[in-house]
Amino acid sequence: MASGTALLYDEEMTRYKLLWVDPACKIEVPERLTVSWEALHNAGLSGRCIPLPVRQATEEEILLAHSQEYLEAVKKTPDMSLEELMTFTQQYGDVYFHPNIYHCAKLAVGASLQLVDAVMTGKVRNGLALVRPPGHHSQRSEASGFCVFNNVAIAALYAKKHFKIQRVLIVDWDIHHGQGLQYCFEEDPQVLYFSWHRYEHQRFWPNLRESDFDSVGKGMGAGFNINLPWNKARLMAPYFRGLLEHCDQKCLTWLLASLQVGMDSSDYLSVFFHVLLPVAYEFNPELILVSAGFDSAVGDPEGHMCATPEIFGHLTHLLMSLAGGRLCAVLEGGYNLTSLAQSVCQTVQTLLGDPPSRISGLSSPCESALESIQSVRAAHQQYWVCFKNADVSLWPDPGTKCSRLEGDTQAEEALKEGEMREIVWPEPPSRLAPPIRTGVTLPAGLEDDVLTSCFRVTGIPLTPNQVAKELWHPAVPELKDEKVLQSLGDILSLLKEIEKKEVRNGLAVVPNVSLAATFGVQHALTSLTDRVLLVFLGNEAPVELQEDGRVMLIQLCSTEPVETKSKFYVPICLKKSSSDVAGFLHAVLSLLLPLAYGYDPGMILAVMADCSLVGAVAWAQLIGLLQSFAQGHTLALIQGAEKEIIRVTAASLLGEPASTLGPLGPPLSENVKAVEKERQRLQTHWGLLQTTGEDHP
Ligand SMILES: COCC(O)(O)CCCCCNCCCN
Ligand SMILES: [Zn+2]
Repeated sequence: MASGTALLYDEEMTRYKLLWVDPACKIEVPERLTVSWEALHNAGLSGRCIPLPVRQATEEEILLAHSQEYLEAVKKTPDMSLEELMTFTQQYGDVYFHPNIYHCAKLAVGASLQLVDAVMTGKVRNGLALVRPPGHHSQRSEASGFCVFNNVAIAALYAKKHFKIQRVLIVDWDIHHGQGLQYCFEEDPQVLYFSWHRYEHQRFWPNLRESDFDSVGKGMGAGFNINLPWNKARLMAPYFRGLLEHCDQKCLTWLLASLQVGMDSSDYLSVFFHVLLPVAYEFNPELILVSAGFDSAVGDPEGHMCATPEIFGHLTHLLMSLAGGRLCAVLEGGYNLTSLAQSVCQTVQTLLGDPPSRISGLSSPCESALESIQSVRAAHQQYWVCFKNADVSLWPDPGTKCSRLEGDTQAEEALKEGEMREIVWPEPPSRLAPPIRTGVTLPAGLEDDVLTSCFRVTGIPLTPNQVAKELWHPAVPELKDEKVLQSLGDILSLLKEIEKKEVRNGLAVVPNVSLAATFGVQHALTSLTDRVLLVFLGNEAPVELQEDGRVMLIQLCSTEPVETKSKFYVPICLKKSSSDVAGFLHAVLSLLLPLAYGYDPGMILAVMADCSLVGAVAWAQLIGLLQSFAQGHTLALIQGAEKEIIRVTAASLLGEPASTLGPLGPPLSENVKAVEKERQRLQTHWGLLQTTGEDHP
């Protein structure tokens, strides 16, 4: 299994810049790369990566995505005078040329291809290419939006050609629509292009009608192009023109807050849960390319978004469960040098396997994000079975021009200037990983290569009275059983190792998993955290829940659903769950993840009581995804010594990407209905469950 994170950077790519005055291009500066590189160095992250040499792309490689005439034209730019460069630039939009930009553009493509080679040959697991000029706007015969060659488009075509892969997922989280990628792959069913972008009903650059959600791809490529437009229209400045002249800094701040076009982490995560991840799992990609633009982070002069840099640690983590972890991230935009550097570090730290930081204060997606989510799911319902039963009574049909009042640019500029002065955000919390990743307590005889890389923990001897005291109720007869008592001692010592920050996560094989779960929850609440998420696969409810919110129980079972009003008890009853992998995944993506992010637990207990409920691979996927939470503090409890389950659980806790679920059939509709029913019940309490706007027809 490949391991290691590649980092590609060459300071040669800092040696071009804007040589004349052009307000549209002044933000694309060489310092974007130097601050990112320095931040990775200062955080000790570049030293943990595998440095790969950058190379120049060959003409043949560039011609994979660009025309000969365009290449010939760009080849002439190194010998051009300043005037000739300015004239040459005029034919394109929002881009500039420089005598050295052709050289750098070849290095940017070459770096991306080096990364694809290293990942596809298993030299590394994943990686990031820190490049400029960026790529996702450039087209077959046209430079655009600071881009000369389309790095990620060429990388996808190269991967298909040289590694014979047939399913590449491109995730473009840059705040601008990568129209160059859309045009390149809109008829290609082998490349699924997903982009979210500021759109504001076509008022935002590049102002294209085809950037809207109804561009789903063409011909054979129908369904393989997913546009998620952000339309939170800026309240029009004219209303505030009068105010602007008289308001002081304080009121300007208030005013700006009310003008937020900015999406936040709740919006981003909702799109992952309810749009991108369901399709991505169904598509079952062999490789993930990320057009990693960080102008979608807070503070960016282009994006004006509110999501703080740690969100990229989560977005990256959520993608790492796909394609066997084969993920190549290539830098696109990002113009606030502080948030860019922080976002790059968050991304690399997750690629290296460090636990994502806890994200508190998540709420529900904003109304306009919900509209976009619903519109995209409706537009793609016919192409993806994961949306089959989605509630998608289509909202305003695409292209309706909302009552757009022309922005008053002078006032908007004033606001923008003011806005940029105001934005500050907290440093991302540190993500220290304990020295040992996975502790295990196993019955003897369960030797296995994976388990040897775990740290064996010896249990703490416990008397029945000690346990009864901990469980706050009289000793139950089971405690007479020596094995049960010993397993509780095992759990106690694992939790203590986690509490001492010696160990990140743990695995225990136990004879009585319900008692073990109860004991684990109680101990975690007394010494580790005030919120425990218990994910329980099995039919008997393990713990009686107090409604105080200190435990959230998500129980996957196969028997009839129990009626409950509790917002902390979520019974998910799936029929034939071991064969209905798609149904299980639907439950995980549209219920479990939104709940867990909303709940923000300090500890996760993942309990496999009944190995027949889901297969080993689905369970491993779940264990991988659960490590998004609680700084990776997961305690997995397994009943019975199902060797395969134990091995895949340990591998996943060790950070091995779970193997892919393979092509998914349609989920059992009765399972989708059961999940939808729970989602509807809970979505007012837990906003990340929402997929549609309120009270629309
Ligand atoms: C792959 O390039 C990365 C990018 O998407 O960030 C490029 C954005 C070009 C934005 C052009 N309009 C600038 C208007 C000035 N306010
Ligand atoms: Zn951008």
